[in-house]
Amino acid sequence: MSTFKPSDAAVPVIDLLPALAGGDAAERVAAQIRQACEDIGFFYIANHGVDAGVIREAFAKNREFHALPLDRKMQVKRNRFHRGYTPVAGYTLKSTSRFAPAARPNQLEAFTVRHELAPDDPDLLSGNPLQGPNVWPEDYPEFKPAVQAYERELRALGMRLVGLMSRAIGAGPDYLAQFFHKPITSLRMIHYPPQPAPEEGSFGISPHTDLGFLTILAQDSVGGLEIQAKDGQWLQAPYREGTFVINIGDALARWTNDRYVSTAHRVLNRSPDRDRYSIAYFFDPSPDAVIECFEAFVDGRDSRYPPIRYGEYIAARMEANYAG
Ligand SMILES: O=C(O)CCC(=O)C(=O)O
Ligand SMILES: [Fe+2]
Repeated sequence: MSTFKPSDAAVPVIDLLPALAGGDAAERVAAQIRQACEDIGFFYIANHGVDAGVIREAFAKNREFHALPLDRKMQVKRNRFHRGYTPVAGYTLKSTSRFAPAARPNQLEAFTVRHELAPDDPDLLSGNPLQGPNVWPEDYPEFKPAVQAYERELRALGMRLVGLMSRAIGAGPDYLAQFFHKPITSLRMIHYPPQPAPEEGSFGISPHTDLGFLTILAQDSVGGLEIQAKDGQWLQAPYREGTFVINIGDALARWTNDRYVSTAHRVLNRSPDRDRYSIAYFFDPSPDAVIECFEAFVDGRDSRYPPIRYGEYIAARMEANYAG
């Protein structure tokens, strides 16, 4: 049963339930996704099929993990493969496609888990900085299974969205799957302490665009996510029960020759006393996927971007964003 009415808000709510039937019903859902990707680059999904208990449990673990003493969290501090714990103010965004380096470090702490590869996987041995082992808190054994259960569900949802995105670009349901047989993923369990009186230029996360294909975000009811409309205005993307927020990243914008927009966003937890928790899942193509503007989006115009392998693209973008 769909519990969501069509929304006339700037960020639409798209009900995925009809897509399960496939065929024309799925095409109609894909058309809504296409519209949202062209207009604002953000949408909510409802009836997404992810078990509510798994989401609740992941949020409980997010809260518990960040409540551990700092020295315990620092035992799993981020390794050179961008996995593990980053403390509050642990990094400042350096460069994104659109913004000058941020004035102040992000007022968030996060624990990151990425896709795992078999020890003999050639991609693991390739030296790509995103391929490597995860780290887990050893003295907090309940954490790992809850995070992994959430990740499994989100990975399945990511693949469903790849099918719908494939229809949205007019290529039929299966076309994009070939680029996702070994998706590069990143799951970030984020905690934003309250900033009721932020210093000028201080954010939970500074304005940025995401780098990859799709981001699937679960947020709590504290709020504070803002997105930048095409006219430059910042709009709230409030919590909506039972939904995820989806946004497209720079790689999908590039793939569509910038027809789909990779929209800037930021977070500021203005609450006087409530901590904000969110879980962001970045679902991106395989390292060997060649990102070359889709025919249909070149459409007689010049393609703005040369083809690039996703693994190389993302490593270079990560380097530029987080260097220093
Ligand atoms: O926590 C949020 O609401 C957004 C996080 C985000 O934009 C990111 O991690 O890229
Ligand atoms: Fe983001």
